[in-house]
Amino acid sequence: MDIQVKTDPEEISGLYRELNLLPGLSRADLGPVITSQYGGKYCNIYTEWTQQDLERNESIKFCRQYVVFHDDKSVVFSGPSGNCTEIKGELLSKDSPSGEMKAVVRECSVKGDDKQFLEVWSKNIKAKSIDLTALKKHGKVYGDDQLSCLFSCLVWSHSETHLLYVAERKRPKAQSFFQTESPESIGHEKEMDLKVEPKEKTKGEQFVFYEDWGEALVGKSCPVLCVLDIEGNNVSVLEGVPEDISPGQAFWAPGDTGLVFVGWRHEPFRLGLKSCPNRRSSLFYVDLTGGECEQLSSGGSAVCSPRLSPDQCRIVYLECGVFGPHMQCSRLCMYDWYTKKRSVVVDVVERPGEDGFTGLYSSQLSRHCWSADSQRVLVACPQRSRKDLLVVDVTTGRVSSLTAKDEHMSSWSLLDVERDLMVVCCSSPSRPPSLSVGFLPSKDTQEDVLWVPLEEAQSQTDIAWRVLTFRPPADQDNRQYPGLDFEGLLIQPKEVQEGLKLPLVVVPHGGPHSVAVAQWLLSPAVFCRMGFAVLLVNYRGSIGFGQDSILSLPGNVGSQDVQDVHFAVQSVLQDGLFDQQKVAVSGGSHGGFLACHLIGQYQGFYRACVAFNPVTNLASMVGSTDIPDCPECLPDAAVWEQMLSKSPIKHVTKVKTPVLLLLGEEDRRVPNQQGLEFYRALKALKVPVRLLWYPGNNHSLSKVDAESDAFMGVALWLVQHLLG
Ligand SMILES: CC(=O)N[C@@H](C)C(=O)N[C@@H](C)C(=O)O
Repeated sequence: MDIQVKTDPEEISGLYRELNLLPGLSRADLGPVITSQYGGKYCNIYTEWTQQDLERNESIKFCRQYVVFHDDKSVVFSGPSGNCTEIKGELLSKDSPSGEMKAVVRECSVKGDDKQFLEVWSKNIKAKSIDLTALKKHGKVYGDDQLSCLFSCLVWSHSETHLLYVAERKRPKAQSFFQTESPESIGHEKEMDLKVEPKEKTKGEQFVFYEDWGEALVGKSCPVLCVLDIEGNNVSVLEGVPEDISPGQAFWAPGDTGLVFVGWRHEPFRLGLKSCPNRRSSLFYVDLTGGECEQLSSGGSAVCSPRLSPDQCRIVYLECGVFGPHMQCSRLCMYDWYTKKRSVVVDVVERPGEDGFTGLYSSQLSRHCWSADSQRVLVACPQRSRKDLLVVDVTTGRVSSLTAKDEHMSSWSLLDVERDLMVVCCSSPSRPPSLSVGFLPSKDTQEDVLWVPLEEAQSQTDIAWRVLTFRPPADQDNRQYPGLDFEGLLIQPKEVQEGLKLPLVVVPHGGPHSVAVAQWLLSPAVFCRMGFAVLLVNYRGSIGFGQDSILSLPGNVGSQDVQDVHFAVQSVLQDGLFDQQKVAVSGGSHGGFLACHLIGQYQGFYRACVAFNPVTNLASMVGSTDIPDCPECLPDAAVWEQMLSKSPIKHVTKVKTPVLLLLGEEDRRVPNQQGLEFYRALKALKVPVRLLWYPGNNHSLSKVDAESDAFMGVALWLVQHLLG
């Protein structure tokens, strides 16, 4: 019997449009507690959401406020306190700790010139608007994009008199040896108050190459810490940070005596930071009076997300190994501000034990993560194929879950916590993101959190999903790391006509040290509504399953991960619910590497293949990616031979499956030459291949027109080759 998959492009784009309307939550900030004249307590929650406006071809940001009445232990009443407002031009914004003021870094165009302003709002007045561009103290301010966890910040001092942010270092004006300066231009510069001293103009430096921090951080090369003295209207660029360090994630030390920050080392050269929290970095303190800089954490590791406790006595931060897998199991470490002692609160979990805790896998703690008593820390992170909200007792190191009993088996993120009131976002493959609040139970109780939703979750009742566990067959067990299992998420239409066998789209994730958690995922949801089943595979090497699983993969890419994905597919097909003749594979980056491998190693099994910015030849990629992680990166024929032998291009002559390639013109992570190399090989072999090329897009192919076009391109490719 033929299946009733939706094949009409208009109907498919209609489904995409419908589900694409569901916004994502990007931020929630709890305001201070206010006591009303009748003694009732309440606080405001400021939230920011993102949504794609397909008509305007723009990703938009809007805010909505909520109010929560409570008695310090439970929520009495909560709800929205107004409608949504679109936010435009705000690069960063932050309320002061007392809630009295708000700081905004705004980008706008003045008489055709792009400018950045630092604004301070007080009550209903814009009290300051400082033209940072005109001041010329530094380059562009680092913004709060998806990579905010890396460098950027906008932080009020405890005294609320100063603001801290990160910007690109001002570069000296470069000049050619052959450029003669006319007296008029010198006069003009003076007039424009450019304040460029002759000695600042360096000759012969015009075309010097500046390393940057790679994919999605293009042009971000030398960040500097900047401080605005609000009263004095004075911006200063902080001295004292070592020259060979890029500072970020900064905050004010207790008593505002100095700044604490993460510093990433430049030597021997900068490597891409996005998705790579394993870059050598340490925690530093720079004293604001003497300018002295002190290293607080060990020198041989990678750290991130330092967070000061409410009693201002301790800092927790995440730490992991340098080099090796890009994402690993982290340690939760603590630095005591007064004794200057460092300790490990939660160590790396090699193999999960009886309690089910699989370790911490996070490159970003929530901005606030401490309990009010400064005794516990909240961490949201993958635990196998779910993102769980964990609470860690910093004295005992004991870890427990606040969300393990969730009947929907959703994935949870912590957006803010203040005086034990938590704001969380939860979602699952059948529930789009929704916002809830709840109080963290006190330390010695076993009580469960009572979560109160702030918005009704719009469940997609026609989508069913489950987590499957796979145990590799004996001949595919890893000798060094034996007995590891892995998982998959199977998402499918809830109602299936009797006797109907669904087509199956297999999706291995990228990374490879990443994970597909049971959260809201737009494309699988639309595919499901179209009538496809989708299998997301967390092969061995995925994060969330223990450090051993991660370590089992390096050296075995192209075999262990490929076999795991294929084994998962065969196991799922055994149930007889899916059509064996209608199986497709789709993946991006390392997921694209796996897709291209699978069609070569299992000739003809997969009837359609989709690869977004795939890695196709490790040997040719090593010289062009922003993450050439091999220690010295010097030519070595034996290493290149190994890389080639583990690459999909090695198997390309066996490929019969039609391939759709989607490439970003500006991808620094997996340069598009990788996809082009595969494309040309397939063309030469006369295998059907189509290439979609997205100018202005990097590795994530996330510009609105690219993402929507890519979705339609993939959907129609699957329809053509699975159902045609
Ligand atoms: C570390 C990293 O970025 N690796 C790429 C090859 C990759 O697979 N990226 C994943 C995370 C992606 O989905 O982009």
